Amino acid sequence: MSAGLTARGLVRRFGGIAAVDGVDLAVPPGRITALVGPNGAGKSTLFDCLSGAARPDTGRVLLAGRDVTRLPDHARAGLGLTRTFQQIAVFPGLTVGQNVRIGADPGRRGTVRGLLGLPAPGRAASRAAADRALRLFGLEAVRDWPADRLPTGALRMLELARALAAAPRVLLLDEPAAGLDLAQTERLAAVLRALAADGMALLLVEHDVQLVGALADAVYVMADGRILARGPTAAVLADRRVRAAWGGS
Ligand SMILES: Nc1ncnc2c1ncn2[C@@H]1O[C@H](COP(=O)(O)OP(=O)(O)OP(=O)(O)O)[C@@H](O)[C@H]1O
Repeated sequence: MSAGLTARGLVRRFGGIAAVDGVDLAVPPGRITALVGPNGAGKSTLFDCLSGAARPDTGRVLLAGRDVTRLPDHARAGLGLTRTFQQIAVFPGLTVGQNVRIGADPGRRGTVRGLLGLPAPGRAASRAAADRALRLFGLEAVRDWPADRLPTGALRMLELARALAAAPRVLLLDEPAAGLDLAQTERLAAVLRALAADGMALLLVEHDVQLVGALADAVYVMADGRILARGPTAAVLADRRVRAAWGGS
């Protein structure tokens, strides 16, 4: 049984277009894996298939060796899979702290655990997870602010903190550095490295080639729905063909 997240032969079509066209991918624990490629390559659609927001037409998604292909996103979340989105969405009437607590809320995560007979994490554990996430992303000073008053970079940090508060085993990050300044990007990189060192499986879609080079252990390059290249980061990024297809900044 393989830990982390695995995709086998995923296909997702929109009309005549195969946005994801036979993708095999492994997101192992303790590693940072990057998914790169030009606009329209199919990265977000692949993320949707992995997270459960979309069903693949064919292929399978395995979470810690278990077939979750037919489980919806909230059920996969209950099994330890969390994702963030390119478009940041916060609950506007709530504070920063309340938004992060929602990520840690056992009520939102308990359903599948309950079905499987696993104990739901207690409120105290959830609060501790939320506090830790706020601290990691430097949001303690603004925890009582209305979330919708945060500037873009801090909003992105909030979304990451909320994802982390769910204590996922697998974390999918869709352009996590978009809108971050240099200091925030460095903070993000340090947190992601620490999470991987702690055993989490991380997959990120990222356009910033320098960040991918500094952060990722392995890279998948996607174009026209297919995986064009894969392998250790240095080898993949050194491939001129890859850089040309990627168009990364
Ligand atoms: N809901 C949809 N209906 C029809 N076509 C779609 C839909 N979602 C995506 N597509 C098409 O699928 C292809 C892949 O899109 P996708 O958004 O997954 O790419 P991407 O690599 O994430 O791009 P970007 O980097 O711009 O976010 C594109 O041709 C897109 O137009």
